[in-house]
Amino acid sequence: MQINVTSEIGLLKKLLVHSPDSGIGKVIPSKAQDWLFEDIVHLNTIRRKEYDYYTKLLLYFLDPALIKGRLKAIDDPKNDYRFFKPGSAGFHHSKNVIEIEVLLAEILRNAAIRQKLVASVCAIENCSYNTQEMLLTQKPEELARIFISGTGTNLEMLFPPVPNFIFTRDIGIVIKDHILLNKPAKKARLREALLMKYIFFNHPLFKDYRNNIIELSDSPYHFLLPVDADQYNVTLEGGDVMVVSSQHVVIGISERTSMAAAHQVATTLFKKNIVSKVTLVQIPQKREYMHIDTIFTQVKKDTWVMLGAFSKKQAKKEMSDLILRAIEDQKPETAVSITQFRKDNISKPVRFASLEDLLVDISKKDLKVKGPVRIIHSGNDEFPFDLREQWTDSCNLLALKDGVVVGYDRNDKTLEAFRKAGFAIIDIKTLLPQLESGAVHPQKLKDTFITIPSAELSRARGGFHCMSMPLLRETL
Ligand SMILES: NC(=[NH2+])NCCC[C@H](N)C(=O)O
Repeated sequence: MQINVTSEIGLLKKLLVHSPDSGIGKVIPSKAQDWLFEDIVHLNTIRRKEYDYYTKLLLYFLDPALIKGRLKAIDDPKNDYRFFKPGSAGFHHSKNVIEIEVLLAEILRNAAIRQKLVASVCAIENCSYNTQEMLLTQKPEELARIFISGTGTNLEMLFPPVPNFIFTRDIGIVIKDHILLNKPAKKARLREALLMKYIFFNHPLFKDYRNNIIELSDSPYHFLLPVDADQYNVTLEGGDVMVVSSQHVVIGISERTSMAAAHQVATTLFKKNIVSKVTLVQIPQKREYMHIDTIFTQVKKDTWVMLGAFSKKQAKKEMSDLILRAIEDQKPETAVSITQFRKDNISKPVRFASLEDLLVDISKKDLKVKGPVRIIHSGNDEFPFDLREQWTDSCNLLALKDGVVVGYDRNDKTLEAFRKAGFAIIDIKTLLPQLESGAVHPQKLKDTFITIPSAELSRARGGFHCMSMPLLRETL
């Protein structure tokens, strides 16, 4: 299998996903925040009425042979939605829309890996010796299910679920033909990173890339640092890493990704000659902007979506008051600091005054866009819709190809802004029958925003950019 990602928007060919598992249905109110969910969600709705649409859309684009002509049977309740259930015989088993749970079960067939993983999971989850022994007797598929859902064979809760596993973006990231492993900042995501590490190092799919795995190390004497010494701790999550061109990686420094980690990644990327340009984007450490991909993503070579608060303040018409404008520019909640390094001239970094300047620069310099670069704003840049819609992931879009993105249906004003910018908005329920009948061909779609229902998904605080770990995109 080939892995290669050199842009955010090249035709998507392979990705890793994880569909909502039963663990999501076990989150209780008092734990929701610790487990990084904003609320408890209804499992059946998040699956059948939301996430399954995403799976179907991905398959029509990336693996049509598995779905085209079969939609009716797949959707027939008589078939118990087995097509979407990783452990079941009727599962789609796509080689392009790859389910992590399946890969996990596959590596667990090996006894040595099974032992190591059981011991490691039990260590981080504080399991009793008896539980550990019991886990060792489980079949690979069942063990994979238990590792992810936290629930044992008799429905007993053995350890917490990992409800954020659907956000595969954050647990590893492909940079060209390299894999960068993550070091989660939040305890709730530790098990995810552990499982992913074992998959990348052991699954035959990645065997040609074993020497291309980048693991971050803790800073020396990290164990002597006070627990809140954030800037020295090495933590990194994939939502903060964007491969914007074959030579340029953007790294966020955020609530989740530390300065020390960003520094380590930049150094490694230069040392291994992977890219020649790295930009560090430091954003405020706030829950609402946990990763940089919550405030901007790329839509097309010449089009981006972003939260207006991080945009060029000077351009805002309501800022004609000079004093107000100056104050606005200094606001700590939207202050960004952007530093760009070139491998051949590290001592002379370039600074950007605003995020918008950086995005325009990427489009023009890295992607050779000749005409104007369009920035579409969350909530059409109207207060308070800009903030409300950013919270529900208006800026977190996944590009299936240059100009065709998928996002939530609930961000009305953002959708209006896309419409004004010349994009067609089509909801998945309208699109699916057209894809099925052949009236619409995925490769022919242009400048389109595909919407998917999101009432439950958005409570988990991530969009489709977070719900994807691209492994292969066509080179632009
Ligand atoms: N790349 C992203 N923006 N991921 C969003 C992750 C959301 C998840 N609930 C968390 O807080 O970790």
